Amino acid sequence: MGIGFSALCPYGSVCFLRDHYCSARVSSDCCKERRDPHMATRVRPSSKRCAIIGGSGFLGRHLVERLVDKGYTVNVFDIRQAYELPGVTFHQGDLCDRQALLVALKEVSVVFHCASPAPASDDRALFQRVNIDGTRTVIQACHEAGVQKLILTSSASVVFEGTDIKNGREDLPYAKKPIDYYTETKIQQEKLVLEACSKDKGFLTVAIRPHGIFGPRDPQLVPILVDTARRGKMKFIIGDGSNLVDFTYVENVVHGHILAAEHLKADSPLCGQAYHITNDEPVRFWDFMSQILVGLGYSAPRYHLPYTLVYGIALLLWLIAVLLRPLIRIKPTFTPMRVALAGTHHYYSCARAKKDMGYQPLVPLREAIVRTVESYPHLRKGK
Ligand SMILES: NC(=O)C1=CN([C@@H]2O[C@H](COP(=O)(O)OP(=O)(O)OC[C@H]3O[C@@H](n4cnc5c(N)ncnc54)[C@H](OP(=O)(O)O)[C@@H]3O)[C@@H](O)[C@H]2O)C=CC1
Ligand SMILES: CC(C)=CCC[C@@H](C)[C@H]1CC[C@H]2C3=C(CC[C@]12C)[C@@]1(C)CCC(=O)C[C@@H]1CC3
Repeated sequence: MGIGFSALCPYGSVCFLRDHYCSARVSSDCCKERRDPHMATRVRPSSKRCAIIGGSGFLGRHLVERLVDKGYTVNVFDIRQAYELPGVTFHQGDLCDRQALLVALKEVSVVFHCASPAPASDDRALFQRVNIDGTRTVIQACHEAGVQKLILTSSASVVFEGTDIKNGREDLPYAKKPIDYYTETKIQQEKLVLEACSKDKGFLTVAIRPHGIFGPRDPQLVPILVDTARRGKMKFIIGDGSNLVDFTYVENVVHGHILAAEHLKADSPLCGQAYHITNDEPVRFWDFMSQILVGLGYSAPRYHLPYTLVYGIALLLWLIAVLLRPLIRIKPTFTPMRVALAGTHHYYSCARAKKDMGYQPLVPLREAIVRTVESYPHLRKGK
């Protein structure tokens, strides 16, 4: 077996021959022979060398910061470099470029893949190229670089078709009619990663399915909400306002990813599986939106509109936008997808993550909302 290749330890842990370190039982015979006792104390174990693809993004950056705190050596691979952090090496490039990826994956044993084009984009070719073809390239580069674990950020929406999901488990079938093209490619991406899991090849994979990530520096949820409020369009509640949804604080999502990486072993149930990671506190969609709005000094929506009416109007506006596209580009606020997200139940059980990796959310929803509101002083009313 060559240098840089992993072997499965008979105790079920993964041995990293590259620097003679056993991630779990350092006393096992198989590891003892290969381990240099001096190196083990001086050199950071290879299981703590990771790369975050998409590490400049919202979730990716929070993940990077936590991994650095935990003593990991971190390489970031992203199409842009958004910040600098001591202990982090940045590699700028497109994940569809295998050669560029290989440089960032050198000597790395764990890869987190949390890059994607923004869901709001309507560029289908880009989703296909990055989320599907690019993920194939990521898997191939992991094989070539001798990476042992790949943790994908998928999405709970891979099972959502725009109708109610209550306490949905991971064994729900993938959506036959996903809510948008972004989600369609997230389904393909998740399948590719989970199918690539191979104990024989020493390449283990797992998918994390978060839902409604929010927190400091999120470029989507709070900014879209405030923008809608500032344009006077946040007066209405779609439906009776009782629909429950999961919103997940970014630090809890990060915690789920790291637990997954640390529990992913050849003899663990995580191999090739998907896991919901939520705050485990489903909340009324409109209560959550109202708490953020009121926290930032805006009024909460008050007037109710029937769900089917709003959905119908959104569908009509979307059709008009599609028909007019050759002449003019219109981006309606109320897309059918947004109306479905705002007007239906969609919350998920994270019992599987609790059982298999001991997951518990670290930050409760109330505290998460306070921290989030405080982190956007520039979006307060009047600023
Ligand atoms: N935010 C949410 O509520 C949820 C997110 N997810 C998933 O979590 C992951 C992270 O999401 P989030 O942090 O919100 O997204 P962000 O857009 O903030 O982060 C994604 C990062 O990936 C980069 N990127 C895009 N294309 C490429 C490429 N071809 N090569 C290298 N880097 C690229 C982006 O750069 P650039 O910005 O320049 O495009 C960005 O820095 C995604 O996979 C998303 O699907 C799942 C469920 C919910
Ligand atoms: C739970 C989940 C998957 C959240 C993802 C975030 C976004 C899809 C939401 C962030 C702000 C939301 C929002 C609306 C829809 C869903 C969001 C875009 C509305 C457009 C719904 C209709 C309205 O009345 C206005 C809302 C503004 C905020």
